[in-house]
Amino acid sequence: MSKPQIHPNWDRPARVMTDGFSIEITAKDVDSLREAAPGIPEDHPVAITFLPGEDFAARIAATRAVRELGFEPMPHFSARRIASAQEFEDYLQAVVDQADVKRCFVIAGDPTEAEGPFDDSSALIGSGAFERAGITAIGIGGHPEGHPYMTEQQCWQVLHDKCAMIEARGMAPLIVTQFAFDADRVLDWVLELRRRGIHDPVRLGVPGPAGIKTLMRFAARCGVGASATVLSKYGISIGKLIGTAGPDRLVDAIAKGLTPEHGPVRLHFYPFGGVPKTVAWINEYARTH
Ligand SMILES: NC(=O)C1=CN([C@@H]2O[C@H](COP(=O)(O)OP(=O)(O)OC[C@H]3O[C@@H](n4cnc5c(N)ncnc54)[C@H](O)[C@@H]3O)[C@@H](O)[C@H]2O)C=CC1
Ligand SMILES: Nc1nc(=O)c2c([nH]1)NC[C@@H]1CN(c3ccc(C(=O)N[C@@H](CCC(=O)O)C(=O)O)cc3)CN21
Repeated sequence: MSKPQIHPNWDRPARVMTDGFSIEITAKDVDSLREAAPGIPEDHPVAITFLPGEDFAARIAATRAVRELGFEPMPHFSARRIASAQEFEDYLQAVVDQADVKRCFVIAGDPTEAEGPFDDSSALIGSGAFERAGITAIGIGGHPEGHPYMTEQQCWQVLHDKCAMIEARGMAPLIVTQFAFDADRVLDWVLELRRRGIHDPVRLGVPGPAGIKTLMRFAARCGVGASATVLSKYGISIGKLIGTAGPDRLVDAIAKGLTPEHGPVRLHFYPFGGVPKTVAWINEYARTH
């Protein structure tokens, strides 16, 4: 059985590190996605987050907009934030029916207790709902900086089990990592992943250009390392926390550090400073590299 396609360009080596990128939007970002759309090549994956305070109608509308603009929608499903099996399957069916969704991304989510019957990502995958709905690829989270509630060994085991489970259900696994500021940390993690026999495609999470205060706020909220040493590698000086910072050095370091041993790798952008700014940055990077 041939593996379902993850991305039209995935088999072709990237000419520049940003080639074949994906990006994510929140349900509130439809207008800014529309504004940025001319700068995003067709078919590129656009993920739609599953945040508290959004409603399903807004998430569905955003997913529909991604498809209508010519991109590949990838809605997120946050296991711990889903109230019931009915709610899960209704949302899944709606995005399949209305936006021809083929790929989904599953993540536990930050609540310390599940709001419904799904305690973790595996519970969503194991329900069988995705393949029944015709989904061909499932994204899962990778955590190069570890997890607050799991040992390193457990992290690898969980990742391995989720990939195996997705594949056993006839779908293609894709790993999307938490954003990070430290290229070495992330590249070492990918090598370890390969050493452990996981050869599925990986998208490395990269923050888009944003105000430094905004970046720090998201780092704190998401448990992402932002020590003075790491920030200085990224190009942020601890003595000067005003202004904005882009991922130029991070992406350069990833591009420079990647080897054939890292296997298939692309970037995934978290546009904390807005979708148009991130897309402009990506196009400028591609133009100058
Ligand atoms: N704040 C931080 O430092 C970080 C937090 N996380 C959180 O961990 C979650 C991991 O998601 P997946 O990779 O999809 O894991 P997963 O859904 O495959 O779950 C793996 C294991 O971790 C447990 N777990 C997951 N989220 C938890 C939470 N919020 N509190 C207590 N235990 C939890 C699950 O019950 C399960 O045993 C993310 O949704 C994120 O909320 C992950 C990395 C860093
Ligand atoms: N552990 C963890 N939890 C998350 O929720 C999470 C991650 N990691 N990693 C990155 C993604 C991206 N996420 C987000 C979350 C919020 C907005 C956002 O735009 N929120 C507000 C603005 C809040 C602010 O600026 O502080 C909004 O208007 O919705 C965007 C991406 C959440 N994500």
